[in-house]
Amino acid sequence: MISTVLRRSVLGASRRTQTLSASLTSLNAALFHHLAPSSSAAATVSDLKSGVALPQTPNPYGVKARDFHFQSGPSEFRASMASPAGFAAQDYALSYDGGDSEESVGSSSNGGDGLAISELGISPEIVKALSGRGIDKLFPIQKAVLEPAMQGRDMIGRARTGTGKTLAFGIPVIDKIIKFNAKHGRGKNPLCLVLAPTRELARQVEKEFRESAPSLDTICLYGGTPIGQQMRELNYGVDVAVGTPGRIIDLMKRGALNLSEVQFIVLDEADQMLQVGFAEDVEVILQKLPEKRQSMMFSATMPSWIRSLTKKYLNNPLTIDLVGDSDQKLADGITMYSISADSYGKASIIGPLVEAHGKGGKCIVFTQTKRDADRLSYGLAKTFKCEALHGDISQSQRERTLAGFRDGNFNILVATDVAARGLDVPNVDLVIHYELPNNTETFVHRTGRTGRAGKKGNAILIHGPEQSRAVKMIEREVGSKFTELPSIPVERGSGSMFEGIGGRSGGSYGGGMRDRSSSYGGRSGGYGGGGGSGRYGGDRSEGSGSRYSGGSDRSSGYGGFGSGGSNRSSGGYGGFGSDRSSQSSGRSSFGGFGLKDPNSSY
Ligand SMILES: Nc1ncnc2c1ncn2[C@@H]1O[C@H](COP(=O)(O)OP(=O)(O)OP(=O)(O)O)[C@@H](O)[C@H]1O
Repeated sequence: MISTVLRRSVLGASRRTQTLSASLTSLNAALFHHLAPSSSAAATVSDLKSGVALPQTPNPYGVKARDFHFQSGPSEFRASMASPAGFAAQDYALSYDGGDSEESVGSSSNGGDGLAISELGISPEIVKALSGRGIDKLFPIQKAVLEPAMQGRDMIGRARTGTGKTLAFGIPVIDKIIKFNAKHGRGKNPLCLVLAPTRELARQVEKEFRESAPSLDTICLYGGTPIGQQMRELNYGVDVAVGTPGRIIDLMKRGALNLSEVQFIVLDEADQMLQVGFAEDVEVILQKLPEKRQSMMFSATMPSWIRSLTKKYLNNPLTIDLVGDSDQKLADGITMYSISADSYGKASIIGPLVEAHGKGGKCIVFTQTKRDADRLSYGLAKTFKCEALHGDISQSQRERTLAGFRDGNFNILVATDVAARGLDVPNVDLVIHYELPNNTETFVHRTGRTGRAGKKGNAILIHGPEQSRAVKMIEREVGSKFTELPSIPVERGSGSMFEGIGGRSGGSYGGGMRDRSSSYGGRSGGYGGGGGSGRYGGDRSEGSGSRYSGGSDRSSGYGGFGSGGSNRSSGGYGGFGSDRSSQSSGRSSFGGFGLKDPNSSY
């Protein structure tokens, strides 16, 4: 066994040297040719930090696909320990000259047309799979990440919503794994681990990997589903594991998930990990990984936890920030509207807004609480095809709901912030913020469910008549202006589509839609659901820092996500996707701006 590994290592090392040279030549010729069309490919190659002039070769990837495993099976495992020489993360590694950690790639890289993926020298399998999905050119973040990722650099990436961050890390990782497997055979333990803060995001990332590299075995590990099946699948062997930290730790504890061969770790939406209470779990997992690995982290913000994580677990990371100091935080193509409505009337204006601005396409309405999501969707369902999505809905139903929304079986999704981050549903034309979100980050992520992959979209923010200061603050912080829509008259005292939905009487819009915190005053417990036990004001410096003042925030700066302490079971993030197996502390709480019911936020 040892001699096999050694033999493979020696052979692999010499073959790798040839392939490495050729691969880099091709990749960099393509990249540099694109970035600096006037310079010759030979000159650009010698510009590389390696200082090594590499020979020019046409597409070097005559990788033989016959060794790939299409069917999992224990008998075909590669040696259980990847030998040091067989390290996929290094297959392309130039001897980088050790640029300091301040090194960064900024928004200047964010221009121009995409690179043709077929010219990059990546595995034909990936080119074909992507092309089948209409993906033929790299988006800017993908272009910026590709070369350093191929070189094995650790990195921190940031780009606007819907701009293709998943494939930015996905393409280099799967390309390296395909080539590694071609040389070393298939293995049982995952070579790549991707951590995501919610189940839905984990599923989406796993799907993106699967669809981009059909020959790889991928698995999605998350709670709310039977663990036995995941254990069996792991036992067959996987190349890429994507999951939420809680379930991953659970599987590690049961001895079903072995991370000793992980060569690539990716933290997607890293800052949200902190917000949903995964900070400790993430660190536990990072500590279990082999030291020799490539780590990539994508994070919209850099709270101090992320900075310390970076210091502790990333090696000389390159920062690729395509947002930077740019004022404009939303993707191009998103038009923002605002509309004033009082708390009695706002439920009734959703229908007219959808009809006027939804273009008959898909629409997501974001509410702060699960209760509001239920009530609003119940009311809207009388007129529209509509469903709710939040953390109190069973995992299987959530999956059916999302699939139905994707497939167009219904076109209005009423969701809590669980759908705010990362979810990629094509052709969402309209996002409606049923009330002001907790902070600007959340506004940006919610809004970013539309206008994805270069498409156009509309976002409408419903605000109270007294919230104009908060609206201005959002404008300032996202760098775009709202166009104020004329208010839609709502007849008080008449019956409405929400009548009878809610438990509270009074108010012409059905009691249930009444919003006692009409000045977003953050009176917790307003909608029941176990409110009031959240941790208020904890560690506010960790949050996005943005909080809209004004209004009557009676909850004294409480953390919008603050379902801290021991009451997580009553709501908060607990339900949706945050299948934590252990309690964690140090969670961020956004200050601010009044959730009515902190324990119902997801
Ligand atoms: N190069 C490309 N060409 C065309 N479409 C692409 C390309 N890259 C990604 N996409 C598509 O763009 C959409 C958005 O990508 P993705 O979900 O990775 O964005 P994101 O930056 O992670 O967004 P968010 O910040 O909201 O999580 C997806 O549907 C994806 O398939």
